[in-house]
Amino acid sequence: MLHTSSPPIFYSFASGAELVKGLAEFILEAQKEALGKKGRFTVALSGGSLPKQLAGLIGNAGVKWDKWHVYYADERVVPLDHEDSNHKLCTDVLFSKVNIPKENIHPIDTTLLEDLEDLSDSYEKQLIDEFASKDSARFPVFDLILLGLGPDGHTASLFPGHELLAEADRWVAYLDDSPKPPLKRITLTYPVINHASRVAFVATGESKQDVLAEIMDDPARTSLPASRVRPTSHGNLYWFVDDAASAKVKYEKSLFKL
Ligand SMILES: O=C(O)[C@H](O)[C@@H](O)[C@H](O)[C@H](O)COP(=O)(O)O
Repeated sequence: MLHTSSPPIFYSFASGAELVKGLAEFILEAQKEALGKKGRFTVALSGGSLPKQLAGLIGNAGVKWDKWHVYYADERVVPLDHEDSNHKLCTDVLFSKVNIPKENIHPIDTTLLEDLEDLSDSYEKQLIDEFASKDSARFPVFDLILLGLGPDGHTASLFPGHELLAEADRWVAYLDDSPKPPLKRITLTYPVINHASRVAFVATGESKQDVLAEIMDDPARTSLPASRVRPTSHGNLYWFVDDAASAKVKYEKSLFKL
């Protein structure tokens, strides 16, 4: 199929504080568009440093937390109070500081930690409950998916060379051989990520320089997992990075304005 998505929009910020502010404004714009269309805002979050980059939403009166429906782009298969849990991380740095109804946050079902297939099926079922009755599309259409970038080019729990990169059917998949601990994880698949209305990567720091330059400047040759995030024609891809991460990138930087 001919791929007709728009080119990625690449924002590089001089400081972490500017990035946090710009990202919050961008998220508010995505929220506004989603609420205007359907009165709810569906978001998938990642772990790593990403939840901290959402600090600009805390205390921000524009955020309609009661309209947010939050899922995880990937999750480690651990109890929700475990140090490795992305849900715990997001709760500690964000949800505990804002007025989001608990039922609007969708963690994994920890009664199923021993059976990865049941666990990922049950997460997929949560997505079906959220999306299937509203969208006739084959895949859910998140309003916004926020992703991190590993120094190895992984994103969500889609790792270089892993068989899950070829998953074309399932919405949620599991792995028990993650190259980065912990071994057991579930992840949204490419078809889901690429059907979102907006996908935004957030990447900061020097350790991302080489991988970011490869993804942005050599898209035809790279096969890194993050480079395979290419929203379909109705979606857009954004990069929010700092100047330390983008130092080697030649791709055109957009001026941040909404
Ligand atoms: O599940 C994981 O092992 C991490 O959460 C990982 O996927 C992380 O999100 C990226 O490596 C980006 O990390 P930083 O945002 O901290 O650079």
